[in-house]
Amino acid sequence: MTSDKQRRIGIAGLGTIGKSLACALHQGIPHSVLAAVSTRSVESARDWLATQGIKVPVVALDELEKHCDVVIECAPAAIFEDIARPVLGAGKQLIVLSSGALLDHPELVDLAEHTGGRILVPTGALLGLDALIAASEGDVHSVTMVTRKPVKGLLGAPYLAEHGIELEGITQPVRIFAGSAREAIAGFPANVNVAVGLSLAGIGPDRTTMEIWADPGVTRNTHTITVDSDSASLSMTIANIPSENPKTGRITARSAIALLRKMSAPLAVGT
Ligand SMILES: NC(=O)C1=CN([C@@H]2O[C@H](COP(=O)(O)OP(=O)(O)OC[C@H]3O[C@@H](n4cnc5c(N)ncnc54)[C@H](O)[C@@H]3O)[C@@H](O)[C@H]2O)C=CC1
Ligand SMILES: O=C([O-])CC(=O)C(=O)O
Repeated sequence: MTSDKQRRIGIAGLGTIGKSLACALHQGIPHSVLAAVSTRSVESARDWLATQGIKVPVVALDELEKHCDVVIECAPAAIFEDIARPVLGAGKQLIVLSSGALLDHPELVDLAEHTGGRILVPTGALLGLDALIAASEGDVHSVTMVTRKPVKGLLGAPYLAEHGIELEGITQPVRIFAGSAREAIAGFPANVNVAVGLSLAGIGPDRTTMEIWADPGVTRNTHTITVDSDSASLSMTIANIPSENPKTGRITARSAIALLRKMSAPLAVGT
């Protein structure tokens, strides 16, 4: 952090989540200042920043860490490593939205351990991680999640093409996947990052199980989690209003904003 205790924040991926974060930082988050952004189209990023009156440099992904103390990753999972490695290699903090990509890169956790960097996974579009983390101090017997999304929140997932699943025109809910969280994120890398956050908070990606339903009867991205443990049982549902990106719940960016506030707050609530 700089001497006036301002954390310099970088945004990697100026899409639906990244723009919300940039606007929130521009409006003001205590002890946090937007320092740089990185995205695929430099020109359109500059244009958008200018329309918002935000004056920060647009830099290459691997240059973000030079400008920042904390980088928020909110880009496609495919470029996760390109974003994460320089930040963690420099011993800095990385807030991760493409949490599913962490399963493919366990070595980045080792890198953070080695350099003193940190990887922070906000609750994102889910709920209940606080209670599951607490329950995991004892024995957690089972964790399951059932996700229901409107068809447009699922289109483009590789699992659909691989299994020849056609969703357009369905009139009834269809269960399109049942399996572990690890299998789910492999097939739906832009749709169920929350399953990986859930598994990292609890019993891991192989024991955490889930179902994914394409449901023409819902307008919200809905996740129901059920946990059984030796301290509590949990059963909870979140119904997310989609953002401009139909795959992404509006609350996701707000979760990252809340985490930024918590990182500097004199009073921090929740596990
Ligand atoms: N953890 C959670 O609860 C949730 C996580 N997500 C994940 O968060 C991530 C971001 O989501 P959205 O903002 O909705 O996605 P988006 O598609 O709206 O934005 C992604 C941005 O990354 C940029 N980008 C693409 N390729 C790039 C490259 N090579 N270099 C730099 N930038 C590049 C795009 O131009 C775009 O601006 C996704 O991985 C999504 O799956 C989404 C919802 C919930
Ligand atoms: O926004 C949601 O409902 C969840 C989501 O896309 C994800 O976990 O990738």
